[in-house]
Amino acid sequence: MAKYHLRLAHLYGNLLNTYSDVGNIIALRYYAQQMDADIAVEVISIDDDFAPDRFDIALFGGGQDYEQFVVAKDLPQKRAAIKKFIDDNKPLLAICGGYQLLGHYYIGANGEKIQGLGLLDHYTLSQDHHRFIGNITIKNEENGQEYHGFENHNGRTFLGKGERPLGTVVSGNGNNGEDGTEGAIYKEVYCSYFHGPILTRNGEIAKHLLLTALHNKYPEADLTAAESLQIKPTF
Ligand SMILES: NC(=O)CC[C@H](N)C(=O)O
Repeated sequence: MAKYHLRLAHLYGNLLNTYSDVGNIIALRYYAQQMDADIAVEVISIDDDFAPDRFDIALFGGGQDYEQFVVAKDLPQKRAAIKKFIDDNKPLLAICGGYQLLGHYYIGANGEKIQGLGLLDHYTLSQDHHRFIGNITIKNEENGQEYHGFENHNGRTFLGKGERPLGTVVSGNGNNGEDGTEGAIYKEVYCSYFHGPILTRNGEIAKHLLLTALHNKYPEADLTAAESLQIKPTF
């Protein structure tokens, strides 16, 4: 029986689940077990209530333009709850399509504007008959860590106020193929275009998300052991 218990909200997990992003939950559970923690998962989807105080961590995965269009129609009713979750500094991992929908809008491949939550200040434009597809490596300038992944997106994302990149592109395209940035960090929201899924290849990010959730939920706990967990390179 684990000592710590975390609850994860898988936002639109039945719709935004392309390219094995659900594998991020497998990775989180793998590292959580080494921190004497377990994770209960609930899919929060169309017309479901999202109670932000009920959850310790959230995943907002990637998807095709069509599914993003469907999800976008449901987002307004969840905006206040997702905003509270973010304002409470709870860890949220947003991948590709989910990343795009946290921003102001995403112009889809067909030129249609898909409204986002506007909770992060980025916006996403499309490419004309082109996608960024391939392996990608970035370097986080704050901790010096390198992250490895696979990108597959039409969108070109441009960061805004209060956002800093997850990393600078070493190889690959990143947010937009122009400014050398990839992903975004805002409070404890970690966004990336990395599929793969990101956390199986970049355990340090999983460790950070889990430690943030554990410190939030168990502020008095001695988490020294969890903080000293050594992450083996897995790429
Ligand atoms: N992999 C994804 O989630 C893709 C997001 C979006 N449909 C795009 O093409 O940019």
